[in-house]
Amino acid sequence: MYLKTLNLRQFRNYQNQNVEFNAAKTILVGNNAQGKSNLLEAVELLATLRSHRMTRDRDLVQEGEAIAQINATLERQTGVSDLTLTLRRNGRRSVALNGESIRRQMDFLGVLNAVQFSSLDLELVRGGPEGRRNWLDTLLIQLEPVYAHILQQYNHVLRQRNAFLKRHVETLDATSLHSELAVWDAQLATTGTRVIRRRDRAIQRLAPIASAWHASISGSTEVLQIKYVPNIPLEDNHPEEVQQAFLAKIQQRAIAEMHQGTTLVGPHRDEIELTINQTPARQYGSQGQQRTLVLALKLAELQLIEEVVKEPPLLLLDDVLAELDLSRQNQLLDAIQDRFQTLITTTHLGSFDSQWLKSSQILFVKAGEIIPN
Ligand SMILES: Nc1ncnc2c1ncn2[C@@H]1O[C@H](COP(=O)(O)OP(=O)(O)OP(=O)(O)O)[C@@H](O)[C@H]1O
Repeated sequence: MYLKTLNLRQFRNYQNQNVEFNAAKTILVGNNAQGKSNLLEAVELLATLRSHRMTRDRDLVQEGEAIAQINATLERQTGVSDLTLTLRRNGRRSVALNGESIRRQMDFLGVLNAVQFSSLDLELVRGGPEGRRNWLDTLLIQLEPVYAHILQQYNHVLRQRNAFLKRHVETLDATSLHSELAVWDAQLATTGTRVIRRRDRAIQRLAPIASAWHASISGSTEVLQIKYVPNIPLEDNHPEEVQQAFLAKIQQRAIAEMHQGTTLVGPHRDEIELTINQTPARQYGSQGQQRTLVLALKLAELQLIEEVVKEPPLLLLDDVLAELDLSRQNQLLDAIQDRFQTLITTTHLGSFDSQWLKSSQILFVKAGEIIPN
C-alpha cells in the first residue's frame, strides 16, 4: 500500500499542511520539537485510531482550536481510498472513507496499515506489562479490525464490574454481592475469552517470525522467546474451556476481589513474556541487545501484517535509526528496501547511507511546516 498524500489541519502544531509523498522512502529532517513526530503520529492514528504516545484527543487538537482533521489518500491493490479522521477537543471522533461518514470505527480500521517504531518502544522490554498489552492490542487491531470492538466491549464490562464492586462491597452482604456479581462475571468471562483467544493466536503467529529475525540480527548467538502468559490459565484455545477457566478463577479470587474492591481476574492482567536465552529480556544484557529485540519485534510486525493483509504496511521510523548501530541499521534497511513505504524522522542526515539519501524524498520540517528540498 502506498500513502500518496496527507493533509493535516489544526493537528498538533500544523495549521494546514499538505504533503505529497513521491518516493518509497521519505526522510523528515528538522530540529527537535518542530513537528516530525506529530506527522508520523497522524499516520499512526489513521492506521490504528490510537497513538503510542497515549495522549488525549484534546492534546492532538491545535491549541486554541476545537477540531483537528487528518486526511490521506492511500493507494492499495484494490484501488485508491480517501481517509478522514476528525478529532475534537471534547474527545468525540468521526471517521469518513471516500467522503462517506462511517459509523463504526472498526470499518475504518484496516484500510491503512502501519508499523510504528520509536525510542519509546524500548519500554516494551524495560517497562511494565501494560505497555506490552497495548502493543499487542494495537497490532491485533490491524490484523483483525473487529478486535477493536471486542476490546472495547471487554473494557466496558470491566469498568462496570469495577464500579459495582467499589459501590457495593461495603453495602451488600456476601450472598447478595455474589448473586449480583454473577451477571457481571458471565459477561466478563464471555468478552474476556474473546480477547484472550485472539491475543494467544497473534502471539503464536508472531513469536516464530520475531525469533527468526532476532537470530538473524544477533548472528544466532541469542534465542528470543515470546510467550503469552494470560492471567487465566490457557490449556488450549477452545472458547468453552477458556470461559470455564475464567469463571473458575473468578471464584478462586472472590474474597480478594471483595477485599480490594476491584477486578483481579482477566486479560487486563495478562503478560507477554520476552526472554533471551531463557532470561527475562529486561535483565538480559545491554541496551544494544534490548534494541535488537525491539527491532526484531518490529520487523516481525511488518512481516505478519503483510502476510495477513496481503500488502506491505507502511513503516514509521521515529528517530530510531541514529539509536541503532551501523550493522543493525543495515539489517533494517536491507529488510525494508523498497518493499515497505517508510517515513523516517531524523535531526540530521549524517547517519544515512548515501544510496539511501539518493533514493529518498527529503522534507524539512520547521515549526509545523514542511519545506520541500
Ligand atoms: N496541540 C498542540 N497544539 C500546538 N502545538 C502542539 C500541540 N501538540 C504539540 N505541539 C507542538 O509540537 C511540537 C512537537 O513536535 P514533535 O513531537 O513532532 O517534535 P519532533 O519534531 O519530532 O522533535 P523531537 O525530535 O523532539 O521529537 C512542540 O513544539 C509542541 O509544542
